[in-house]
This record gives sequence, structure tokens and C-alpha cells, in this order.
Amino acid sequence: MDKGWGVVIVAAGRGTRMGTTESKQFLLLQDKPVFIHTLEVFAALDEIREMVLVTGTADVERCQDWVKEYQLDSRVRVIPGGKERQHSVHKGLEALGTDWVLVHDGVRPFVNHEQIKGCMAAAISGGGGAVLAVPVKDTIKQVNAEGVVTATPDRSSLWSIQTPQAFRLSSLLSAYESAEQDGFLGTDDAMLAERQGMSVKVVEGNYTNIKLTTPEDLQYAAFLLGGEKKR
Ligand SMILES: Nc1ccn([C@@H]2O[C@H](COP(=O)(O)OP(=O)(O)OP(=O)(O)O)[C@@H](O)[C@H]2O)c(=O)n1
Ligand SMILES: C[C@](O)(CO)[C@H](O)COP(=O)(O)O
Repeated sequence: MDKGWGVVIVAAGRGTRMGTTESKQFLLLQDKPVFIHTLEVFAALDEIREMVLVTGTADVERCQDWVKEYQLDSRVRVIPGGKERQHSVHKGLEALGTDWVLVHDGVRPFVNHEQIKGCMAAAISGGGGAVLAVPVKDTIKQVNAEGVVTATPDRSSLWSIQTPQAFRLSSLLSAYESAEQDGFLGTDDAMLAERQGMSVKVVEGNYTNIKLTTPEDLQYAAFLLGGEKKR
């Protein structure tokens, strides 16, 4: 019997680029922590059987308190993360018992159900992985250490990759274990699957699925929350 879908929500970072004392995943948007907004989106999906929140060791207890306060404790387990995003994801993957997994950044609260379901469907139909993404709007250039342009890739082939990223759990776990053995550190989950030769499909999302990273993202987040937050 298919064991369905699990989700790993990663929220164990420092949020250095945000420049706030409080880590960005715990900042309040309309009086609610960013990561709670994110958890609520996935908790509302019946397709999700298991949810794991990965946070800093020192933040596990207060995250458990917040999860309880927002009546998510029957849906969400809280576990400690690691030094890098990759380490945190790996711990989350090891905590799941499902057949499929979505990995999502806890600081992307504006993902919606249509996008999540599109990612899930693409992973299943493609047999490999699927990632949400949007076509880049700016011209992207490769630049060397001296700040000199070395290449301008064809923009029509460039996508800005988001999360969630969806995979068969066993395949992604295997890719994570290989990366650990090889000492390879990637910036997203698909990178680890690609290096194992796995096919990864891009699913077009939208530009509002931002990752809260720098202060101006908070202003945009407030604007987005001011409008109707579509699920
Ligand atoms: N060791 C880490 C590092 C990052 N993350 C999570 O991965 C997501 C994307 O990472 P990023 O936006 O880079 O967050 P930070 O690492 O906190 O940001 P910064 O690089 O500015 O410190 C975030 O939800 C973050 O909490 C994590 O779970 N564990
Ligand atoms: C996974 C990711 O959100 C895809 O764009 C991004 O790579 C995370 O990068 P970060 O530096 O860990 O925020």
C-alpha cells in the first residue's frame, strides 16, 4: 500500500542576510511567525500524511510551543537541524516513513496548493523529481573573480528555482547519502539528485513564491499579505 506523501519544512537557518536579531523564520507576519504560515499551507492538504519541521537545536522547544499554539501539533513533528541546509534536509528525510517527499523552505510562506499539487503530480508522472520554478526576467551573466563577464547564457533556458522540490523518498535519501559520502554540498535538493543522474522536471510556479531572504522581502511579504493570500 502506497505510504503517500511527507513534507520536510526546513527552518534551522540563521537568517544572516535578513540582518535581524531574531532568525527570519520566526519573524511575525500579521502577528504570526513566518514558519507557521508555511506549515499551515501544507497542513491543510489531505495528501500530506507526515510533516517534519527541522529547526535549530536551541529553537526546538519554542517551535513545539508555537506548533501547539496554532493547533498543528497533531500534524507536525519538530526535530533539530544541522549546520547547512543540506544537513537539515537530510535529518528531515531520515525522520519520514512515506514513499514520497516534498522539501520546502520554511521561509517561503506564499506557496499555494495548486503549485504544491503540480509538483507532486510531476514527480509521480516523471518518475524522478520535480521542482517549482519561474523563468528568469533579467539577463543572467557568468562573472569571474575579477568581476569580468565570462558568459551570458541564453535566457530562454534559465529558470529561477524555488521549493517545494518533490521526489520519491528512497531516491532522494540515496542522493543525500552519496553527497555526504562524497563531501558534496549543494544549494538545493535537486542538485543532489541530478548528480546521481536523476531526471528533474521544472514545474512553472509564480513569482510570489518568494524566499524571505533580505529586508525588502519583508516589505513585499506585507504587501502580498495585504492582498488575498490564495491557497
Ligand atoms: N543550516 C540550515 C540553513 C538553512 N536552513 C533553512 O533553509 C531555508 C533556505 O535557507 P536560507 O534562505 O539561506 O536561510 P538562512 O541560511 O537562514 O539565511 P542566510 O543564508 O541569510 O543566513 C530556510 O528556511 C532556512 O531556515 C536550514 O534549515 N538549516
Ligand atoms: C533551495 C532554494 O530555495 C532553491 O532556490 C535555495 O537554493 C536555497 O538557498 P539558500 O541560500 O539556502 O537560501
